[in-house]
Amino acid sequence: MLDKTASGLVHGMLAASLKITPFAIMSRPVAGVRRDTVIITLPGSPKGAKENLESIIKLLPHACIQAAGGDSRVIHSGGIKKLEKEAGVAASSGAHDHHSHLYESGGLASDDAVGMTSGCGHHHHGGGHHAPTPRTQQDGELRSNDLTGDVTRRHRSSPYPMISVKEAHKLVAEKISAPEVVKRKVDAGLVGYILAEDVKAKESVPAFRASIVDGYAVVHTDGVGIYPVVGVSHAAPGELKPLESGQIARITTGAPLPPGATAVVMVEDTRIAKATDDGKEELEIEILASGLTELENVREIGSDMKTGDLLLRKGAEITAVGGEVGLLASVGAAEVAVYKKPVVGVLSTGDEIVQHDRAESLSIGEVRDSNRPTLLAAVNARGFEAVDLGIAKDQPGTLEDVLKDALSKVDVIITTGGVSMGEKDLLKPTIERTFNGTIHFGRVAMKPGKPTTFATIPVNDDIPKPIFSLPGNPASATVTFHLFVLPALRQLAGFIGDDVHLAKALVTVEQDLVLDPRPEYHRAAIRIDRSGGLVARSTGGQRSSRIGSMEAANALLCLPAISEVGDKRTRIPRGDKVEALIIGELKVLDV
Ligand SMILES: Nc1ncnc2c1ncn2[C@@H]1O[C@H](COP(=O)(O)OP(=O)(O)O)[C@@H](O)[C@H]1O
Ligand SMILES: [Mg+2]
Repeated sequence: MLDKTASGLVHGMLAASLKITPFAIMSRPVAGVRRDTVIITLPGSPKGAKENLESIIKLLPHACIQAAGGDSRVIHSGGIKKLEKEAGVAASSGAHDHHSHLYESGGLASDDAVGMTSGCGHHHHGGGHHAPTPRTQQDGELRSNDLTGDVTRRHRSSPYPMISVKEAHKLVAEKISAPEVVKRKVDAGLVGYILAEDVKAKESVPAFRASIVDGYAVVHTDGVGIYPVVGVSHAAPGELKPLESGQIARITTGAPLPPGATAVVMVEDTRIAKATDDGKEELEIEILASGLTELENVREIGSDMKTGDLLLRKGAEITAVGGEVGLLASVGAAEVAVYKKPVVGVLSTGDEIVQHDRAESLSIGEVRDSNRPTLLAAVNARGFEAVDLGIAKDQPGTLEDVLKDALSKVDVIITTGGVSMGEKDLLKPTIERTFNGTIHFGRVAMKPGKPTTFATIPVNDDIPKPIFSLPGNPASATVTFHLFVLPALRQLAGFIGDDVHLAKALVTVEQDLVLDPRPEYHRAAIRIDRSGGLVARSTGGQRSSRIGSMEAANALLCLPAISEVGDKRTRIPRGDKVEALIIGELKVLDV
């Protein structure tokens, strides 16, 4: 388009950007003149656009004057205003980089980090198409810092696109592999599994005609009158003498009816007519109940469950309530096919982190490991096997050894710490560069938990293993575990649809809650009030370092970002309702 290029302006912008990041070298700004208009392209990210424009803005009047055919010497003699007006300045922003919208504050640096790593300018996009979902690393780009390089050469802003919680959930759901099927014994250990097969009844329940009450087995057509007691049937296995019309047999609840009996009369509807001389045994009983129907007070064979009936469907959850275990047990199911539950490794990282129960007091800089006990507890309590992977120092070699070992032992790895922008934040580079893993996301627009990272690491011929690298701050680690890791574990365990995610409810907030620029997961204790509604009380200070904000928390209140609410509202007033994700048991409000 340009009649003349203005390479000097390009050099100016590049030089300024290079002071901020070495990746500026990959940038492709364009500047020049068409007719009498100066045209300059700026990166799409606000930060990058500002930095670029600042580097040349002082010279723009000069450029405009020249473009308009003026003499640059006029600048110094006061004619500039008039010429500026005549010249007109056009600056376009973002048109040369389709990724720019993905980078919140990355500026030129992060835009072009993508350009470089995706193959040095080979990336070609048609017609300004803006991809709605963030790019993942499928095209082999490495975004993480090269650990062999100097600290000064590292990213100064995260090269990972900031994505929404929803997008993050979608990526996790996509990248988690299909659940594996295993056989498990039907016993207490079956709780929490999802059935991988339809289970049919192999037997009928009850397997014999059984009495529902204590009383007398009769032939229902016999009617009222006095009858001889010819036998007794207890709830015990054994042969029974057949009953004929005109006879009755004493029977207890759950006991089999003698052959020939067609109903049972409750003991309350009878009277002793004749006993033995010693008074110990009944000889004759008067039946007072009239109009008996066939099978009255009798559970017919298969009336609860018939052989071949569908007992439980594939996909059914074996709950902690026990009903499903009971159902399987009732028809003699000894083993069922279920989806394997993932084994989860939990690793803390950080040179400063020490064993939580170490007796000596802390020296300066040391921090007790609260994340690992927290996450091991949460993983276990949700019914998954947890493997303690200990604490890894912030050294690439150490992290590599620990992760290598973990990959051979567990199905899912959870790490905490080392995912932000610090020079000791080694997780992302180690995952990408040492393990050839794919980082599906490295930043999520949420509070707490912004640096939450999800990746998969290839393992030999096996399916890639998921690794969740959660932020180090204790509240962030715990919130992001519930929000992202738990659904992933459930998906691996065969849960489907909405069952994968935390349950949601509308709750009334008890106090004003101040909104943040990011969507916030505010920790709260929710209770069932007298009218059956749910009320939420904040757990107090929500700083991400404060694990106390999780104490007694059973819900995460989903507070919208300020920008998401209308009317410039900055808080949710007390009494309003918000959505809450349930992470613990509901309690009744004691008032
Ligand atoms: N296991 C842990 N237990 C308690 N605090 C931790 C733990 N790991 C990290 N922290 C603290 O969390 C903060 C952030 O740690 P950092 O390693 O920078 O995490 P990230 O980069 O993932 O946000 C630091 O104050 C750190 O000491
Ligand atoms: Mg750390």
